[in-house]
Amino acid sequence: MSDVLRQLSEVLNERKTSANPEQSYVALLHQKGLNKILEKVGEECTETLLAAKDAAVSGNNQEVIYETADLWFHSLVMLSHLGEDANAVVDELARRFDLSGLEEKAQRDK
Ligand SMILES: N=c1c2ncn([C@@H]3O[C@H](COP(=O)(O)OP(=O)(O)OP(=O)(O)O)[C@@H](O)[C@H]3O)c2ncn1[C@@H]1O[C@H](COP(=O)(O)O)[C@@H](O)[C@H]1O
Repeated sequence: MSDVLRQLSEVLNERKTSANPEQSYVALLHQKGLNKILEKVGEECTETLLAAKDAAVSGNNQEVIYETADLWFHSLVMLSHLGEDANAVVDELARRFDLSGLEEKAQRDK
């Protein structure tokens, strides 16, 4: 896992277990609960899609990178709320190495 994801996962875990919601955005999200976190994930997903459409027209990817970071961040908060972290997702992606997406789909459709 990248150092950034590892460090962020550690911070998110610390914020979930011991931070003050008045001083931490992540702790506040956990306090508000899963529905609020999922609302943010959905919101950031939509903002990412719209930024991608804009980037395709303007040729400027800065906004879509910014929105994707928001989406990844809120997805990691969601995983943390459920007791998982980025490591589980990285492990799943690693498991898929050398497995063609088309082959995997064909196996699924059998
Ligand atoms: N990477 C992030 C990160 N990315 C985005 N955000 C926050 O996510 C929110 C995004 O919400 P929106 O774009 O919808 O903006 P908004 O209008 O403020 O939100 P709403 O009022 O609409 O709910 C903003 O408040 C951003 O600051 C983040 N907040 C925290 N982190 C990381 O998490 C760590 C812990 O943060 P705290 O818990 O706040 O200390 C930080 O040190 C960072 O490393």
